[in-house]
Amino acid sequence: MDIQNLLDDIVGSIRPRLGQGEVASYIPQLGAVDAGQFGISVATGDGEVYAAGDAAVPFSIQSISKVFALALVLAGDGDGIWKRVFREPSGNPFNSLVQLELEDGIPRNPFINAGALVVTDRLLSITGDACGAVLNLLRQESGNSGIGIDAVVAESEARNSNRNAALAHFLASCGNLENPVQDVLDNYILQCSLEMSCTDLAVASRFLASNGVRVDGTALLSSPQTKRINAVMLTCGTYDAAGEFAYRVGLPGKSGVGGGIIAVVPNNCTVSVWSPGLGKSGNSVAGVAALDEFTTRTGLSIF
Ligand SMILES: NC(=O)CC[C@H](N)C(=O)O
Repeated sequence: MDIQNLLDDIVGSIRPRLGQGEVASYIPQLGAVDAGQFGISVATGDGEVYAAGDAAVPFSIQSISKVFALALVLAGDGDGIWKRVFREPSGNPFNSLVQLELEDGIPRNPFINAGALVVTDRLLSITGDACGAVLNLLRQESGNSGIGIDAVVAESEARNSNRNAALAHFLASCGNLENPVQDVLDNYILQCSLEMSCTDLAVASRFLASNGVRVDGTALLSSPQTKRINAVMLTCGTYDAAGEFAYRVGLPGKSGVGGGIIAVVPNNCTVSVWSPGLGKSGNSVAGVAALDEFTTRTGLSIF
């Protein structure tokens, strides 16, 4: 099947869904994004890139950054992080507080906010600049040195961070942070505020479809580590809708409240979609539908 024709087709068939769902509105900058936008990009392991719709428009990657932070922590010090974070689906919203207390300050997985705060804390200990490390990885892997932080989003996130601050303080009270709460929060907020396009994201994620091998041919992750990140993306990457995502798309995926999703076809390609309208679990409605159509029509799923 011709991938470019397929992506152009998906842009057409997804049109009636644009505007469905709710654009994230916990900060005004996300709430103001035009809900009628949709982009899709595919980056293959052998270096081809296909794009359609608004694939070149930069957007706030939000929780998609959690995948790259985890990759860097696994690359930096192996399996130690799993003593501090579980790897089970939470079945709860991404910013839930209740489970964390019931489970003594060990977050359910690295892709809900509590778990991501622990991962960012570890990355801060390893690198001294967690957000900078994520940014460097994204720039190097995408080849786009223009990727950066949306300062207005970051400032607004910081002013509306009471819930994440509560999670971080609770983690600290359980002895599950190594750095001061404010330093961890600052880095977490900055990594959520990174801005890039579908095409940049698909290309930057390619190591997840290439057994951990980076664009320069060196290994960021071993093949088993890459398998494990993809497995956790499948079971936890779309929060309390991970079962529905697996059912419809059949691929490891990670979403963000900016409306982006990355999905991985192991040993083949990455697919990145973006459309700002979110379903109730915080995943892009049109994005999930587009990935469903992509895997259903190509047969490119892990099942
Ligand atoms: N799911 C998300 O994308 C959440 C990211 C958001 N900045 C938060 O921390 O609440």
